[in-house]
Amino acid sequence: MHWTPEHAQPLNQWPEQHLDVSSTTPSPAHKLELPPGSRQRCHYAWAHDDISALTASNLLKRYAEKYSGVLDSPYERPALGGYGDTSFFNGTKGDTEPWPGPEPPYPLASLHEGLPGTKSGGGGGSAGLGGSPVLAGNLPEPLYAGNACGGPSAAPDYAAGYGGGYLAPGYCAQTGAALPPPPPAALLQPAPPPGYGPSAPLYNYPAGGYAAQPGYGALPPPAAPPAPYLPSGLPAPTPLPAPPRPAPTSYGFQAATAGAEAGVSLKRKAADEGAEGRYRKYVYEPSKAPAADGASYPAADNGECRGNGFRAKLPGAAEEASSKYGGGVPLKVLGSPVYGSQLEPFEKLPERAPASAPRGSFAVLSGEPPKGADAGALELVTSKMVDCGPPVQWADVAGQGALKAALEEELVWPLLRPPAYPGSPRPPRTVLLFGPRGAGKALLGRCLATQLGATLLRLRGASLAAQGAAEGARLLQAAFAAARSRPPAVVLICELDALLPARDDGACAPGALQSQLLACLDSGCGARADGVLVVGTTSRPAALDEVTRRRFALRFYVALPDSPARGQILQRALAQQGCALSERELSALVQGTQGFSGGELGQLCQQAAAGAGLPGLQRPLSYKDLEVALAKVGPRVSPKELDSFVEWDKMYGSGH
Ligand SMILES: Nc1ncnc2c1ncn2[C@@H]1O[C@H](COP(=O)(O)OP(=O)(O)OP(=O)(O)O)[C@@H](O)[C@H]1O
Ligand SMILES: [Mg+2]
Repeated sequence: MHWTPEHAQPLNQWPEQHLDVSSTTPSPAHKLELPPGSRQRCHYAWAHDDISALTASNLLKRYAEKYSGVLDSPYERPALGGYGDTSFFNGTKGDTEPWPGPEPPYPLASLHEGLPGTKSGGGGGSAGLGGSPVLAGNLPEPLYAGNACGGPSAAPDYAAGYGGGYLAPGYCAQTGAALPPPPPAALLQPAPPPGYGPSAPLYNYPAGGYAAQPGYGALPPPAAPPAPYLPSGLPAPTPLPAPPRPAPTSYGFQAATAGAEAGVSLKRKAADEGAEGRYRKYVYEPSKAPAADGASYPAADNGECRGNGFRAKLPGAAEEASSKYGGGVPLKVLGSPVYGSQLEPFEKLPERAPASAPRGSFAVLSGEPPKGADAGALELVTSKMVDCGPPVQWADVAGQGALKAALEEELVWPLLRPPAYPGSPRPPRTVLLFGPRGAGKALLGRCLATQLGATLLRLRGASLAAQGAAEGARLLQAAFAAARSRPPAVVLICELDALLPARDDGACAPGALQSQLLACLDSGCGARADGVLVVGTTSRPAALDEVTRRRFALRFYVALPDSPARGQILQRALAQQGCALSERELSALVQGTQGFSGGELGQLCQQAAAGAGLPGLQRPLSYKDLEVALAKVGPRVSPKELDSFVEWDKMYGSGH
């Protein structure tokens, strides 16, 4: 087969055709092609599309070099196992096991070797910038004059507009006979605009430079074209007017594409939460007051953009809370309600305020009486299971920075944000938090409810199991029915493993409770139940069978608090007791409580107070009291168990 320019052109232009480096906003199609490892982050391509001019030029250079190298070097196929988890579009995530089978590298020889007349050796091929069809056009002519062929290549025969840069030097070994005669230059190069000389290139720059592109505001305008580009004696073309910048209207996808700059600033605003910076909110802070409406927590941000059935905070709720419980109020120990019905501040499910903004599918479901649920069980659920505890902000959870960021990015944002385009993947609606007892799993579940502005229904696996399978299943069903009828709602199921039949008994068939749980997960988080998020927690993840495990689209490890987090938890708990340790004492205590969970740290402080006879004794707790308590309260989880959590996380966790 003889080589013709028709063959060469597609090969050489391939990078240009397949790598649109001029656009930094991926199309929906591109988003879907992202490797599954990027998971839900593919929803946020818009949040990363603002790149600086330097980054853009570096990218351009990098890809130009990379794709020009494709022509010379054998293609190394990325290992499939290199990709992360399988996708969990539509709310279900596959297993994380790597794909079986070896990965034979593709033994592709250099493309040049397969072409007749290929010249091997130094200077041949398209390696380096000279071979890059993207950059070649920017290189000075002399670079091409003496190429590997040692003589004038075919390129100079073609018009400058056809571009020697599009022909790799390796191809010029074709004999003249094999090549068709080059088309006349007039056909390849469009006629220059009137008044422009024959030496003018294809691209003419406006005298004033291009108007600043939206999204690249910091870039200086391109330098005025050099003299040869403008024929002397001609008036310079009128500079292009700057495109109108749309006023910021929403955080929507459209804003990001239509007016990049407006979109970018809004995106930043959404991510940074004003001037404080995005991660400011993860700093441990005093707990806040309950929301005005009791059952539903105020959402964490002011965004009005709500989709997927979750809503913004009620107007004024946060303001009221912060003004009422501002700086002067003493710190209060934030804790999950103690398990046991007698201590939990249960209240009847209050009437929810009507949604001020349209909520998509929520609007249809909201207020509908639950169907198919037992009236008595519903009464029980609404009176016993609705958690009316104080709202929990990200800052109320000490440490766990990476986990909090992952929860926010992969769960909260997708749920709050309307779908980017019709047919967008559904955000996950099930998350499993696993880790040692007292590590803060339930606390994080409550925090999620706060962030989503959702009603929190809190169930405890062990309590349901204690009611008997039939009664437990009835309650479970009623809880999900209540959640569906009062969206947005978070169903927090603690001690999830208690709902499953004990594996030690050799049971492999799901019990009545587990069957009900699976059915509820399917109906409660299915395609028609948009406003319900299920948070399962367990300290025995290995007890979950595969069927149950797979129902949870996200699985996050909640580790024990590290030293700084322990210090924060201790400080807050001790402040509640009126105890202020010196820095040295606190750091000694932090060292002495290695392996303690947040719950155990709370117990330690309570034990110290009890040992000192407080609160009857009117003196603050001292370091000595804490030392005495340390002899009685210790970490319950063993290093071996911690290892098993890490192992399980590696196998089935979503990572963060
Ligand atoms: N990171 C943390 N920051 C602040 N408080 C914490 C943290 N972790 C745990 N706590 C406190 O420890 C106590 C126990 O937390 P929580 O009930 O969330 O633990 P858990 O992981 O759900 O435990 P279990 O497995 O026993 O259900 C709560 O009072 C909680 O506020
Ligand atoms: Mg818990």
